[in-house]
Amino acid sequence: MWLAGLEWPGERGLSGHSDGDAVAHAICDALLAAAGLGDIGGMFGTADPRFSGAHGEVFLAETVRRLAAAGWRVGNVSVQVVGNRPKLAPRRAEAEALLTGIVGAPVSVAATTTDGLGFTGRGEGVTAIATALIVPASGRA
Ligand SMILES: Nc1ccn([C@@H]2O[C@H](COP(=O)(O)O)[C@@H](O)[C@H]2O)c(=O)n1
Ligand SMILES: C[C@@]1(CO)OP(=O)(O)OP(=O)(O)OC[C@H]1O
Repeated sequence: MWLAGLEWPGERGLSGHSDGDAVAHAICDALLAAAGLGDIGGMFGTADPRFSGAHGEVFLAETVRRLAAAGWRVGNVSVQVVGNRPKLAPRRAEAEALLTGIVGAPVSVAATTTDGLGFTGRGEGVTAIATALIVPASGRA
């Protein structure tokens, strides 16, 4: 499994055209939507073989670049993982440091189980929900 930019040995990977990193993808969606630039599915389509198996940092770095080209910079990002596994807390600092480095602004990572409820509670998948603050880059009208 790849999640939050990290590999999780022994965890069943999430399905996807890319590496399935739902945390990285949620951050991209939050940033792109905040800037009015659409979403990750519209920007990096599954029809493009360059993104087959691609890691989250590929999408994050290009998303930040697209925001900058549109006159935005990232203030900070918060992302919440909903699911039983993997247990994020032991690697929270590692994930935050990695994502912060890629995004170029503070990224915080929270996690919660659903106390056994729903598809995440049954261990069938993971949900990631991100919120992003973006600010006009200097010189932007
Ligand atoms: N995948 C997860 C889910 C939760 N945690 C941490 O466990 C603590 C308790 O979670 P609740 O379900 O009671 O919200 C919490 O501090 C989470 O950070 C985790 O590490 N990984
Ligand atoms: C990342 C992309 C492209 O490889 O594919 P997936 O890995 O399937 O991820 P998802 O968030 O479902 O959709 C966005 C796609 O553009």
